[in-house]
Amino acid sequence: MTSPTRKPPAPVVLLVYPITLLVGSLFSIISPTARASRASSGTSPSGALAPSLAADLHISESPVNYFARKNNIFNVYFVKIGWLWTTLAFASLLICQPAYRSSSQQQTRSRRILQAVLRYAFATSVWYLMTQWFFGPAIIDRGFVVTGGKCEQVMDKVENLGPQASESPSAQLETLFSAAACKAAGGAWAGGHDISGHVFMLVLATAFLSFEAIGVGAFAAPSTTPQDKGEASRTRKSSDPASLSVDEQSDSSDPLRRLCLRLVWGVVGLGWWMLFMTAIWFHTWLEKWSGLAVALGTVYVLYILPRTLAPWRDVIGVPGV
Ligand SMILES: CCCCCCCC/C=C\CCCCCCCC(=O)SCCNC(=O)CCNC(=O)[C@H](O)C(C)(C)COP(=O)(O)O
Ligand SMILES: Nc1ncnc2c1ncn2[C@@H]1O[C@H](COP(=O)(O)O)[C@@H](OP(=O)(O)O)[C@H]1O
Repeated sequence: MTSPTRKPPAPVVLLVYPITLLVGSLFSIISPTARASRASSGTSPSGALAPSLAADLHISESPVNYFARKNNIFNVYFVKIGWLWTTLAFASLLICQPAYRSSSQQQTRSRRILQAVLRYAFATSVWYLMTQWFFGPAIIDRGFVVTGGKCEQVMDKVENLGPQASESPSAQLETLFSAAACKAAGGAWAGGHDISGHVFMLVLATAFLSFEAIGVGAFAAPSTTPQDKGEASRTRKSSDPASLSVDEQSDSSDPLRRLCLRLVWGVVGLGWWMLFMTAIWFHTWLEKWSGLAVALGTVYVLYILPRTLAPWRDVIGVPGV
């Protein structure tokens, strides 16, 4: 098996996420604009430390800063369909990168592709269960209800309507237990711990794409040190004839490869920026940190744990190896 010429990223790179949240949250306290926004939305700075109505009340309609609006173009067309962008960027890696496209033996290539798809399926399943569906409302919504949250105005309505309500009981339950249905029914999703779906998804998506892109890039990178060059030429003389093509095919002048990498790093860059905006303009500290913790836990299982746990590594693989 051909091994990567560079090491995979050290876990310490993940510190970029808590640092982003910390800087964003501090900025939201220090900046006069952000403080004014909080004041006008009825949330005191101290409120930022405790579960509150923050996500619903925050400045969505008062455009103090463009990125503080929920309907800003990047939120609507990028974050709100963020997993679609993640899927496209990941697919482009599979299609364009030599590690998956043209290198090595057929068997090695098939294994790499299968394991990459498995990592994607794992990340997608966690995203899906956390934010979209968990045998009914998503885990984030269930967590919110369990911690005392409810759909406030709609609760009153349902209680008043009683048995003559036009909606089916299951539709009423959906309204009461899911954030999206609550907001669509004109209610306020308030009172519990509302893990930030934005923080969770943006951290998971950007870390997933970064580890995948750096992994396949490391595999394909031309050697730089004399020692590496010696290794590389030995590899070329090795018994794996197909590995000959790796460095040739990984030529950084390959326009398709560069285009795909630009898409991936574009999604990662914009994802990081939107994470920073969420850290400044939305949610309480605790809600941001819990979104971060769930995402980093998933990243740990996907990319850090396989480095020390061989049986798991055999199943899920390591990008580009
Ligand atoms: C033990 C049982 C296991 C069952 C496992 C089921 C797992 C199912 C796995 C996959 C399901 C198929 C999904 C495939 C998706 C592939 C293509 C796409 O990505 S289409 C999706 C496009 N939609 C999005 O990207 C939505 C992204 N947005 C969000 O998740 C949310 O808006 C938010 C979290 C960013 C914010 O939440 P909000 O409440 O503030 O809107
Ligand atoms: N960076 C960002 N830009 C715009 N809106 C954001 C945002 N981060 C969070 N929000 C909004 O804040 C609310 C809570 O987000 P979340 O729980 O996913 O972190 C959501 O409102 P809506 O649900 O009304 O769209 C979401 O759209």
